[in-house]
Amino acid sequence: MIPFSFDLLHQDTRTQARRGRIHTSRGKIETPIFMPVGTQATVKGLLPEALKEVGAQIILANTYHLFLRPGHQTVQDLGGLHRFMNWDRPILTDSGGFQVFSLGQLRKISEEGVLFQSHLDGSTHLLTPELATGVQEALGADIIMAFDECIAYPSPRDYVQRSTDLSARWARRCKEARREGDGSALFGIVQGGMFPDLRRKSCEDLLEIGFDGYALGGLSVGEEASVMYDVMEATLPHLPHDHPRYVMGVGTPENLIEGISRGVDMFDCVMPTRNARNGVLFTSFGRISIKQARYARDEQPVDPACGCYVCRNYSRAYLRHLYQSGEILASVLNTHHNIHYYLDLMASARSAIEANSFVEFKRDFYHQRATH
Ligand SMILES: Cc1cccc2c(=O)nc(N)[nH]c12
Ligand SMILES: [Zn+2]
Repeated sequence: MIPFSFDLLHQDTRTQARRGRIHTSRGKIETPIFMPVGTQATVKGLLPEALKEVGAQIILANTYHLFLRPGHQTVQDLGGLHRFMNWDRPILTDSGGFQVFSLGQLRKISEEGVLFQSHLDGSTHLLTPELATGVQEALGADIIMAFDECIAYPSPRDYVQRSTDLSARWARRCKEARREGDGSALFGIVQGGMFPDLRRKSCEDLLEIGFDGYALGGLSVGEEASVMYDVMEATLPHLPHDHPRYVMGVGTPENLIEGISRGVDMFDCVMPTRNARNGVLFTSFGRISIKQARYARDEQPVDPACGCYVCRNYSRAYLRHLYQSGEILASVLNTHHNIHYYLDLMASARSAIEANSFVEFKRDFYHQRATH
């Protein structure tokens, strides 16, 4: 069993961008990395083979959803999540807190945990740090997340302070609830809203407990991008350089480039998959909405600069036809291209950091968008 570890391979000399490598018992993860979201044990529309073809090194699954359906015990009894979904590379699971707030019928937050009603059948459940940890270990995830409250934005300072302190107590309970030697890693989640001093306090509290990696939570909750970047700048310097930094739920391609330049290693977001199903495709020159009439007879690929299977074999006209016709293949091909775009952007960023040319990479990234 290879224990979890992180190697900092190269620090850019002109920005905070860094090139790293995470070692897990199921394989290495080259950072900076984007993690496709596979909420219910599938990245919607993509076969595991397609995920590997586009370069996915790690995917996300979700405690809240899998706890409610099919149930973590069922998944464990069937050999765990990797066997269940035929994915033999690393999996990261979120702890469920965020999804209770965004999906479940929240009933009550207490020191003990969160009482909520299932969005599926209205059944009542109490999700605690201990249960959230146990569910993730039962699923067999390689990286598991502490149970936290993702604070809504905006929130009054005293609420942010009380909630952040509660999440720190919950984080300690998660670490204490850990099963010995199961080879997975536990990440703490920094809260603190948009208050730099509360963010710093949250970092200090989590560092005292000690985690394998540190996530920034409470972002991509409706704040302006400039506010998100300010919070990154106020928080990242207080996290150890020799541990991975993960910003949860972020973001657009621009957000990823800006996050990398501030020292972020890991990202996840439903943007490429959800937008694909709505016909919005990411390209090196910005986004295109494939349903627009202008593409009806356009025989070009989505992005002439993209080397993915979709761009090598299908025209915009065909993708527009599939979308307009409500065909299943529309979601499959659009998702394939969007995930390839995100992962290829990360691979290019990693190469630029290695070559100490991330500043030029970032400049070209924006230039391509401005001149199209
Ligand atoms: C998925 C996600 C997005 C955005 C924020 C958060 C957060 O604060 N905490 C958790 N556990 N997950 C989050
Ligand atoms: Zn493509």
